[in-house]
Amino acid sequence: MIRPVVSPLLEAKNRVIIALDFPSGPEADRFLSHWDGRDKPFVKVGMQLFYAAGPTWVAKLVETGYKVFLDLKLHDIPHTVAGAVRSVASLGVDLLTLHASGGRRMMESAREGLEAKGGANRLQLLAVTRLTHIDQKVLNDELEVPGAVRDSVLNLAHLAQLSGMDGVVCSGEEVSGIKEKIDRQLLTVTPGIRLKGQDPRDQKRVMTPEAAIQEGADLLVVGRPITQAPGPVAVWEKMIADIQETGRDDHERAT
Ligand SMILES: O=c1ccn([C@@H]2O[C@H](COP(=O)(O)O)[C@@H](O)[C@H]2O)c(=O)[nH]1
Repeated sequence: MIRPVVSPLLEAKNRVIIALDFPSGPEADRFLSHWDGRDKPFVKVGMQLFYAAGPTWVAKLVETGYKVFLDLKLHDIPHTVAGAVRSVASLGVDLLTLHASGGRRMMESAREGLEAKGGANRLQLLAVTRLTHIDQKVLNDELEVPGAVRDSVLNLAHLAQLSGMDGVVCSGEEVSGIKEKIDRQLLTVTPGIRLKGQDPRDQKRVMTPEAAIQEGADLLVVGRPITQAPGPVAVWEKMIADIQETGRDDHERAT
């Protein structure tokens, strides 16, 4: 059966999440002022900005109407992660990451921590599978994990699904496998996005926005291709227009 999923997160304008990798709150504010008078973009606050600007700055971003993905990549013992999730839930953000490699009990504790805050909380939990700078050689030779990157990502995504996560972070290369083999309803959030011909820099598993959407990615995370562009709003608008053109904006998923 094909069931349309109606979620504000999956409207075209929310499917490009801008990674605000800036060293301070004022620098992030200055960047966001490019959007004055326009729809607010969905933004991601990672470790660099969170450690510099703090939870109060993040809560202010939420209060002023931004959708916020807090990318803290939690990875600790279950009790500590559950406590961290409870603290984050108070900020009103939309998405939070933790590492799937923390294991099933850690992810289940995160879910329990969130439920202890009450069902009305809109926070969705995402498990990071294999970071997008990890390639085949690093996985096998440095991390000493045997097998293909894709299989490792699929295994971690399956563990995340069994542990009650709302979605996973993976590269565009693994999205279709996750949708086909694990669960179409699992939200796939995809960094490692580069425009055609752009230098991937430290990223290894990269894809263009169009290709990632065609693979079935729900949300794209884009940092430097937007934040370091001379005209960031124009790049963001073009990505959204391209997503609308693919015709997947209303996001029908087979169940
Ligand atoms: O596997 C992952 C998980 C998270 N990220 C984050 O996404 C952005 C990507 O930034 P770019 O400048 O577009 O490379 C960044 O904040 C990462 O921390 C990721 O890249 N890969």
